[in-house]
Amino acid sequence: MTDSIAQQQMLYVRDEMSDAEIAEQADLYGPLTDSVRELIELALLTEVDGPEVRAAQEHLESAKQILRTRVNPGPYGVRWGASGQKRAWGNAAAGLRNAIAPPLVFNFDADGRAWTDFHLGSAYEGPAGLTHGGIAALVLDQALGSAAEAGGAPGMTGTLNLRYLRPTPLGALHAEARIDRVEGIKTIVTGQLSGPDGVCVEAEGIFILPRWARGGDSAKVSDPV
Ligand SMILES: CCCCCCCCCCCCCC(=O)SCCNC(=O)CCNC(=O)[C@H](O)C(C)(C)COP(=O)(O)OP(=O)(O)OC[C@H]1O[C@@H](n2cnc3c(N)ncnc32)[C@H](O)[C@@H]1OP(=O)(O)O
Repeated sequence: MTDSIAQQQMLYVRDEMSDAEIAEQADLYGPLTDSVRELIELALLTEVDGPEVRAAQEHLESAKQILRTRVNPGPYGVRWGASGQKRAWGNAAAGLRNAIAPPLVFNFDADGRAWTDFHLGSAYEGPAGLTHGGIAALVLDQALGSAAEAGGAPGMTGTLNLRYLRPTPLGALHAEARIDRVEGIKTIVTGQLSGPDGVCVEAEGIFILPRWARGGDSAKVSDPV
């Protein structure tokens, strides 16, 4: 096993936090993430003048000073509480504590389906007024990976094929994914990203349980390490 894989595995942690403690943390840090996300959009779109920009920036410096008094060296990793509740709060596509993540809240079912209704603002723009293609890929990668995990056949993205059928607007969007089939350690998942006028991007992915996570009969592994 290489050092980098060993280090990666150490970021999968069972920390025995109770569900109540997890809810308390979500209530504390979730709104902070939402504020920072809103700040990103405001920094992009504000048209106030120089003195106001400088005053706002000074406030931000004070906020950063408070937050930096105690900091996890990072990355956040993936953590499980005492009841098995998972927190991938650093995830760049859907982490509750990651303000660069689009505001995605997934629904799952155990048949291997994941779906989310969400809103993308101006911070996710690619072509003028449209969603960036890389953001569409990010959302679909997460949706497909989450469906594989929900169906008890998790894996790392091995291959992700995308077909951009029509431009994806900003605003109200829907992403969904479902397991098509499981072939041993490989889970084949399909999905779509849709806007008000229909499907914008279709995806098919192969998710592979990595070598380091395989036990005896890896096809039966239902939980990431
Ligand atoms: C528990 C794991 C994590 C769970 C995370 C849940 C998160 C939820 C949501 C997260 C969502 C976001 C998720 C993310 O962002 S995941 C981040 C993005 N993905 C990566 O970084 C993956 C990097 N690659 C690897 O780690 C390895 O190459 C993998 C794990 C993919 C395979 O390396 P491994 O050493 O294990 O493979 P093997 O050589 O024993 O081959 C085994 C079989 O697989 C076939 N094959 C190999 N490579 C590919 C390929 N690229 N496409 C298609 N097929 C491939 C191969 O032919 C063979 O098939 P067969 O000959 O037996 O038929």
